Amino acid sequence: MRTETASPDEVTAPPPTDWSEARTRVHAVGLAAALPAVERPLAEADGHTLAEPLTPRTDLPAFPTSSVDGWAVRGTGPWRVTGRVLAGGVAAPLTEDGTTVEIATGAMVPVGTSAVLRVEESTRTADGLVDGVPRATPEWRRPGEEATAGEPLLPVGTPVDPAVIGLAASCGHDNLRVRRQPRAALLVFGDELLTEGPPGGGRVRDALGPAVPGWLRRYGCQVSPADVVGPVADTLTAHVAALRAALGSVDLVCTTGGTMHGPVDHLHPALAELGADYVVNTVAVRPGFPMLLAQVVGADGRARFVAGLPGNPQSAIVALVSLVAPLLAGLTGRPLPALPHVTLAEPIAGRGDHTHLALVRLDRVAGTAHPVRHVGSAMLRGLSAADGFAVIRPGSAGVAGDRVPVVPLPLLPGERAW
Ligand SMILES: Nc1nc2c(c(=O)[nH]1)N[C@H]1C(S)=C(S)[C@@H](COP(=O)(O)OP(=O)(O)OC[C@H]3O[C@@H](n4cnc5c(N)ncnc54)[C@H](O)[C@@H]3O)O[C@H]1N2
Ligand code: MOO
Repeated sequence: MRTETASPDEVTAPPPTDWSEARTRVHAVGLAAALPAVERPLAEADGHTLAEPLTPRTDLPAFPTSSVDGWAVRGTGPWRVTGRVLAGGVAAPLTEDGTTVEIATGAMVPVGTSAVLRVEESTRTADGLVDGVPRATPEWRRPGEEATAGEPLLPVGTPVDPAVIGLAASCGHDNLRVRRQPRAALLVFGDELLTEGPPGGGRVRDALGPAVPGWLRRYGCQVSPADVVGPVADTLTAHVAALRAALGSVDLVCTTGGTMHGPVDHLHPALAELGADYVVNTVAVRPGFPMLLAQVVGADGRARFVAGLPGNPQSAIVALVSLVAPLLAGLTGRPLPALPHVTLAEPIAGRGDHTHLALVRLDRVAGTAHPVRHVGSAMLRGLSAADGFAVIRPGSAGVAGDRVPVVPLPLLPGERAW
């Protein structure tokens, strides 16, 4: 891994990192700093990541289980009824041929059962015996049919979703060992930013303070309202103080603006003052080029991260999907997200030796990507109509019909469903 210490005059900057390499490097650095494993009750485990493989505590099912309502019979019929077993009960063995117990779906099949006869396929003789022909295929689930005790079912790094939680419960777990969820703060830089009312008179609305926490939460981060701070005054002292305070309580501090070297761009000098090391300092991608990721090792020896998102609002989101998403995957012990591929419906220009991340709308039925309009780096209109960014590799242009990777926005089901 290449790291350099921030220097106050970074105007002669190092060469930008290739976009794909930046993703891979940031993910690897995140994995190396993976958050500690903690126990969470199942009811609180949604959205976490497994820190140990999921294994059943018993065979699944744990006992032979009837899959129908009917009769557990022994030997050939007709059968004399000796009792009944319901789901949740412990069945007494069937010890004599020609006997049966009434059995409910989900009930334990008694030892000695030779077949289970469905109730609707059974008849009663005049003297009260049960008669019928059991199906040839077993009507009960064998122990271990789904899984055997201790069998690894899901690996470390699996995101915990309701399906995983349900499986864990059926495996007999009360708690799951998961990675602690990352905590993030957001510092908004820029004296020109208004936090209410219409823009004008040289000032624009802060569009990132209200939006970035929602994106971070969709990536599985915890962001408390108190950790969204800004606009932070455009002085080096205020930047250093804000960064220091935030780094004291979270794993990742995202900043917006001030990544360049303008008269009031203080991020690089502030990182130098904090003794931060760059993981990535500028990326060969358009838009979003001045994005950065730096790490600061705390007194406890644990790395905390600063993601510098450029001030241009769309560029800030490019930095989120390019650097912050892989970092968070690493910190939670998840693999680097694989990029799905789609077919371009229309041409998309290349950006020379930079990767071009171009906002696209996906047609999920056709599997095609359509460029959206209003995609200037200072604009957010295109983003609000897009599903993600098509990746146009350096030195290439997108031609209609090309298969290209897409970096999805972390949208929830139902969003963009119009
Ligand atoms: N001499 C050069 N100047 C710039 C270059 C360059 O290569 N050479 N690159 C441009 C690119 S690309 C970007 S991206 C921006 C990044 O600049 P900063 O990260 O330092 O951001 P600022 O200067 O603070 O702001 C840029 C722009 O974005 C607006 N902004 C900032 N924060 C917000 C916010 N929270 N909500 C809405 N809009 C925001 C700000 O008002 C500026 O218009 O640098 C270029 N310059
Ligand atoms: O990289 Mo800037 O982000 O092109 O606007």
